[in-house]
Amino acid sequence: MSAHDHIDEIDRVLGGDASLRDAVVLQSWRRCVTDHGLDPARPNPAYIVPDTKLREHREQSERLIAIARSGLEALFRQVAGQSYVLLLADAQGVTVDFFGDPAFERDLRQAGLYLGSDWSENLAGTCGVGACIATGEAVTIHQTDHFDLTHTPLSCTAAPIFSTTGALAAVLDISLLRSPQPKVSQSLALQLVKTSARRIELANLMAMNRLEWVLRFSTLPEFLEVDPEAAIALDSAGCVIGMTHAAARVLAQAGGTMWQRPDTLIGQKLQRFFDLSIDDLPTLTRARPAQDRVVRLRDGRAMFAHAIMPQRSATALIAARTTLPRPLSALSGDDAVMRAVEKTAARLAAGTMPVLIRGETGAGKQSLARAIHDSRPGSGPFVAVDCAAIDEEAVRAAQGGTLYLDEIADLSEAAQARLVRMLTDDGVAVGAGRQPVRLRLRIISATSADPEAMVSSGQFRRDLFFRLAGASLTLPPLRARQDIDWLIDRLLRQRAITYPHHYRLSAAARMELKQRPWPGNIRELINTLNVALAMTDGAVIDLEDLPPPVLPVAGPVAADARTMPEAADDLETILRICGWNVARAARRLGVDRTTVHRRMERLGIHRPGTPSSA
Ligand SMILES: Nc1ncnc2c1ncn2[C@@H]1O[C@H](COP(=O)(O)OP(=O)(O)OP(=O)(O)O)[C@@H](O)[C@H]1O
Repeated sequence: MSAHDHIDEIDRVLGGDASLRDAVVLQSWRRCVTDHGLDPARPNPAYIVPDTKLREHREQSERLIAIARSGLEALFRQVAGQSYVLLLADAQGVTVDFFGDPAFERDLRQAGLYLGSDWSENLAGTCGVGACIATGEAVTIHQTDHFDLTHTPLSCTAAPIFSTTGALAAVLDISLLRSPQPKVSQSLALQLVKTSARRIELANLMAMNRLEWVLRFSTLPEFLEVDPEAAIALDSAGCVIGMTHAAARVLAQAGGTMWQRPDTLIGQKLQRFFDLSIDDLPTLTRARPAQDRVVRLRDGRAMFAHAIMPQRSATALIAARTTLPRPLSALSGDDAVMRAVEKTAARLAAGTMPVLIRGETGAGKQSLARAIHDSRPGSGPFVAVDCAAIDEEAVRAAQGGTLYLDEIADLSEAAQARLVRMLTDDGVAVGAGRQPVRLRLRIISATSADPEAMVSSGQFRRDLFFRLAGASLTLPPLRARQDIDWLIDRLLRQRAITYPHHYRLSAAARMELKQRPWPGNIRELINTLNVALAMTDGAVIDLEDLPPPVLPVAGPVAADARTMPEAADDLETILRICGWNVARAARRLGVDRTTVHRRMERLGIHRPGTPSSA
């Protein structure tokens, strides 16, 4: 269709001629002329908002972007290789998230299929996003359905995403730069985009109501658990506190005409819509087969239901932990292994028995030692010594308190002998001619090595080992912890003090972090978050802000100097993971400490904060 024909058609239709186009298109054309004062003869190029404005829009939608991300990624995978572009626009029509083939970036930007493009109807004319915002319905605006000639090559299919209280929150759009002529070619795209929007709403409802009852529905029992059609959240009194858009429709229909506006559904009792009360929900959990969980709506229809219990509430979690001293209970979120470690540690904290803490590098051994020490009021000094450089002065400083021996596998033969002497009869003497002082202190030692094997091979003194390992605690590696979400959020909260925002992770970034092997454990997680905070533009840390994982999980590699990293970056990374502790890095690499020192010198690597000798 030529430009002239397009303008002519709009004029004729607005003049009252009949048209085969969808009613939604004709209504939008009318709004473009009468409400927005647009002229089809004057095309406008796609408008991309300035970066500062885009940042504002993204910040306002950050929670939704984070939740929508995984839905968008799944949808993008479904349409991979078919030249579709995905846009997430906010309720004002500004594109706040975008998935497209970078190979066509210039074309996409020019067409407005890009981050920051403004698709509000008053600017862009009839378009997928604009018509979806105006009607609250899913639409396809195909080729010459577009009002503005700039956009007539495009085919755009959009579906609305509603907040849990029924307000339009965003629009999910799937577009093509070039498409087959028949509009029906986009029916599958319309189904896909509606399904994705429904799933994003569901994910949002679930994320916002972890501590509440959620009731999910489906007309087919087979899909109830895997892909429910609708869901509502209920407070403990059985009142509706949130819903997906499909659920708003179900409730409105069940309750009759008086509930047509979704926001009026909020606060209503479950019984108004169902032959059901909050007390019946425990009978609708997974404990019974889906086909037996039939619920009846007030309008006579029946659906299958799945009730999800409130996750253990924060108060219940706190109550379960009040028996633990605060320094210990603060070490973990909801992880059963950590809880067991904390419980044993709490019992040990009261006495003075030596404790050996085992765990991978960065797993929190020193933090646990400190928490044991702090759990005993008036417990004197806490002195941490690096076993690679232990001296009498440090040991003496711990008198009356706790001596923390960091990495006992690093104790030289001479240091092991000295330590045995100190811990048996003589005590410790500092300075020539001084009388030895008998030690009154508690020893907590730590190792990431296998001390029993070192004892067997004669590298570690048996008598010393048994003096240090009175009791033993083993910390799980980060990759095995169930509370990594809690830990990430805690670390981000701690960083909110020094950074301008309260940072959040996008769903994709969080998923990525949860899948990493974390050979450097919590220390590596902290480093990763610090880099991500430095990289991110807004308050949401996204996948691309994360530095790549540093190393695969591995124990100490073969004692072969050829495994030493030859690149400065690699060695520096290992040193960073090991907290710039050369002995630890050497052990990780299976080489001698002097080899690491030599290689650092050759590659010009210096611990941050130490002056370079150059
Ligand atoms: N529960 C926790 N919450 C937040 N940060 C933690 C926690 N446990 C440890 N950390 C932090 O993780 C980092 C590593 O912890 P820590 O030094 O205790 O590990 P480690 O096992 O002693 O390490 P290494 O074996 O390398 O000496 C530190 O910055 C510490 O503050």
